[in-house]
Amino acid sequence: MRADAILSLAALRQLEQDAAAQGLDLMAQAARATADWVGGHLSPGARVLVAAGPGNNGGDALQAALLLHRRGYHVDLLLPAAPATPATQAAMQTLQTAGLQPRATLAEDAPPPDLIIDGLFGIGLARDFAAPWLDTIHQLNALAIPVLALDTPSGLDPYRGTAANVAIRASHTLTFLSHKPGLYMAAGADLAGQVELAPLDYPSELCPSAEGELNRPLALLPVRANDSHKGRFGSVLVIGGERGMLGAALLAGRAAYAGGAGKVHLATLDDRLAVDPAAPELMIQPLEPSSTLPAADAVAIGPGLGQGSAARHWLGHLIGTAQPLLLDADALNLLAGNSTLQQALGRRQGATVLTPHPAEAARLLACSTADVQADRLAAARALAQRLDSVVVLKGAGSLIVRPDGYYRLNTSGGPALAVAGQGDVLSGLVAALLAQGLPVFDAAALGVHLHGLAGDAYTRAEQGPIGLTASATVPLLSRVINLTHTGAHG
Ligand SMILES: NC(=O)C1=CN([C@@H]2O[C@H](COP(=O)(O)OP(=O)(O)OC[C@H]3O[C@@H](n4cnc5c(N)ncnc54)[C@H](OP(=O)(O)O)[C@@H]3O)[C@@H](O)[C@H]2O)[C@@H](O)CC1
Ligand SMILES: Nc1ncnc2c1ncn2[C@@H]1O[C@H](COP(=O)(O)OP(=O)(O)O)[C@@H](O)[C@H]1O
Ligand SMILES: [K+]
Repeated sequence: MRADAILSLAALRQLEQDAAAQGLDLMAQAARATADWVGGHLSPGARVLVAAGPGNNGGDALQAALLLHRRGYHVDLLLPAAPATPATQAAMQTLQTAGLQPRATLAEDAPPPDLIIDGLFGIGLARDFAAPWLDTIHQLNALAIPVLALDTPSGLDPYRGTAANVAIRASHTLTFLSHKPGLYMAAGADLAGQVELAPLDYPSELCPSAEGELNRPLALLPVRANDSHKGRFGSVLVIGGERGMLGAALLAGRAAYAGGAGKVHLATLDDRLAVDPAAPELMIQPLEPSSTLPAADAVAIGPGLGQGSAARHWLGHLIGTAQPLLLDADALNLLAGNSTLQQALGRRQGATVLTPHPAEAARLLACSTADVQADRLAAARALAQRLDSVVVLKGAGSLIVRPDGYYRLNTSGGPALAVAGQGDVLSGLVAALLAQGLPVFDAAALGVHLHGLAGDAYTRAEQGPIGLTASATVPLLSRVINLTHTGAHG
């Protein structure tokens, strides 16, 4: 299996069963990986508090506790409830034989540990917490000590990224067998800390097919020949820029140049700007009912578009063409209220990518933003299938989803990007990659990845995420593209 693959929960459960049927002890492997992780971070003699739950997540933790005890760590055991699975019960008996006695509650006078291992609950979490778990998790979080969560922070749904009524806040998560999307998105982006995968060993014929993968695209743009000219790199047309929202179209246009497009045209509903003084290479024309649109290899419609009748007209027109097309912002809002446009989009021949943020996705799905965030993958898949388009559901842990449901989960970027205009920048960048001939899923995935890298570059350079503007992101895009742009000669 590819290292970045994501197995569905059902596939993971099946793999667990098939491995058990072959006599493989995956729990012992998970425990060894845990003890090895601790060995890589703390020396023997360090104090480790191992918190174990009633199920197999607790089993992982208890077996790891035994290994750590044998390797010379000072292990304290917290076991708020009796072990419920045979593996967990067996592990507890062995620990007691080795002289380790568990406590049901945290001792107030206990010396503070160097590390907490959270083996309370994993993929079997089934409901909100009541006593004693509620208090235990609050108390563990209050210790403010580094936490290694096993498989997932207890209380976090590792597939949806939603938290129960309380959840462990981990500094690190060691997840088993396969990556899990909820560790990177929604609440998971803050609860899981640094995530590492322990893939564990099992025969390759047991490996189920992946439902998606982490979005870590290799360089996909060809290296540019010395004998290049602008016609090789495609032209982008951005449509938007209603009165008061011209900036959105300008940002998309500038980002399209930063993304490597050879030529960028803007057709704007506000006719008052003939030139962008900060980017005079943008070719700007007003959009009138009789306008002939400039030829383009990819079109982005939506940034600052508004929802008037002219906007609706041009959206309908473009959906009827076969050009690679990106719909963002008000193009998505217009689509949400218009089933004729939606049906036309479903029948479209050309490549289409939609880039909704959660509120725009909610309008398209006629549900609430909270509903979208409660199951981001299901929402993005429903849209991609219904509208036969690649969908980028933006926000922490952006999802790039194909109509058949396969997805990439983005892990770059962060709160530096949570500022007005970043969606416009992303639109222009993805349009530039489409115009350079990348297939639509690759263009969307690479654009999201690079946009995130630009945010990360800012956060590193400024030692924090505050203050990045959308326009200041544009030059960072060129830098990260040139850094990753090492593909074959084209
Ligand atoms: N997949 C694999 O191949 C591998 C899996 N491995 C490990 O196993 C983990 C999955 O183990 P698991 O299935 O036993 O589930 P787990 O997360 O321990 O919880 C279930 C227990 O919790 C209980 N319970 C649930 N919610 C509750 C609540 N709110 N409040 C209170 N109780 C609650 C539930 O009881 P019930 O709902 O029946 O009352 C049950 O007793 C997985 O994350 C990984 O760490 C590894 O060994 C490597 C191989
Ligand atoms: N916390 C975050 N982590 C990662 N990416 C983020 C975060 N917040 C915002 N972004 C990214 O920034 C962009 C914001 O887009 P959008 O909400 O459409 O902004 P606007 O409408 O102001 O242009 C998206 O690409 C989104 O994924
Ligand atoms: K856990």
